[in-house]
Amino acid sequence: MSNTCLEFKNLTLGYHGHAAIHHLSGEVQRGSLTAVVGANGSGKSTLMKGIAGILKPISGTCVTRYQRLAYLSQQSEIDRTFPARVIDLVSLGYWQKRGLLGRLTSRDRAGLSGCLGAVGLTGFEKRPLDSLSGGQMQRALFARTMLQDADLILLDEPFNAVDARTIADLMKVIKGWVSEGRTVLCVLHDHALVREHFLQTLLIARNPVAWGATAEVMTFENLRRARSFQEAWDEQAGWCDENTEQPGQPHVHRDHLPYQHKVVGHV
Ligand SMILES: Nc1ncnc2c1ncn2[C@@H]1O[C@H](COP(=O)(O)OP(=O)(O)OP(=O)(O)O)[C@@H](O)[C@H]1O
Repeated sequence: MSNTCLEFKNLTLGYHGHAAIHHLSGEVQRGSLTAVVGANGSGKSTLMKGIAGILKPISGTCVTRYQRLAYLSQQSEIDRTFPARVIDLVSLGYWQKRGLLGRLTSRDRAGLSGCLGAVGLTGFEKRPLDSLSGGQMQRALFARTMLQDADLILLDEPFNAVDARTIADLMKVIKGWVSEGRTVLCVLHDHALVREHFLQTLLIARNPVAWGATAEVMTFENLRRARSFQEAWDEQAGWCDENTEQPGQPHVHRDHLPYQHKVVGHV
């Protein structure tokens, strides 16, 4: 069986004819832990949505080889005013297994309690979601993700507005997933956290700037390049039209060259 979980082939994703991720090629290995880093608007969430299949490619492909996917979007995209309790949110993790109206077995309930315990939310089962702090809500979302038992896990800025203790606890959960052989991609802004915990990093500024071992990617020069790509981007510029190109000939932009990522290490 191939050890590749995700394969991008000259992938372009975007909205209304504008590319938000451009010319991404490379592979993500099973059981790897990758940080996705870039400035605001550099295309990180767009990439997560493309991998999750929410956004279809404008061109190129994203080949996915996983059984089950768990996608934790940014908290800002989650409606917390919905009248639900922690237990209702977390048990949605069984959705793929039981369906929306399926009854939970006693084993499911034990699994649910175990996951709440693992994220430090024992006793929070009946708390309404709108009464939770940001960190508690994130813990509940991690418990739901745990129940999904996914082999590919996408986390979009899971540590926004979350304190150091919660980050440390949730990092342990992430590392546990990786030690179980699951593949994790995590969008992050905190470079220190990336350097400390993530062996692999993809640095993007709409087009990929660097991808590989974190120590080689998060260099001063690459971060400077990422900033200048981002600053040079013209929001009004149309995205390149693949149809005008010669087959097999990569096109050239004024601000970037197609980037080919080849080597991705293992965790
Ligand atoms: N639904 C949408 N319709 C149109 N443009 C969008 C849409 N979603 C995102 N964009 C644009 O795509 C670009 C990339 O956005 P994206 O959310 O992927 O960036 P990001 O790197 O995740 O940013 P942040 O760090 O701020 O979350 C931005 O210019 C954004 O305005």
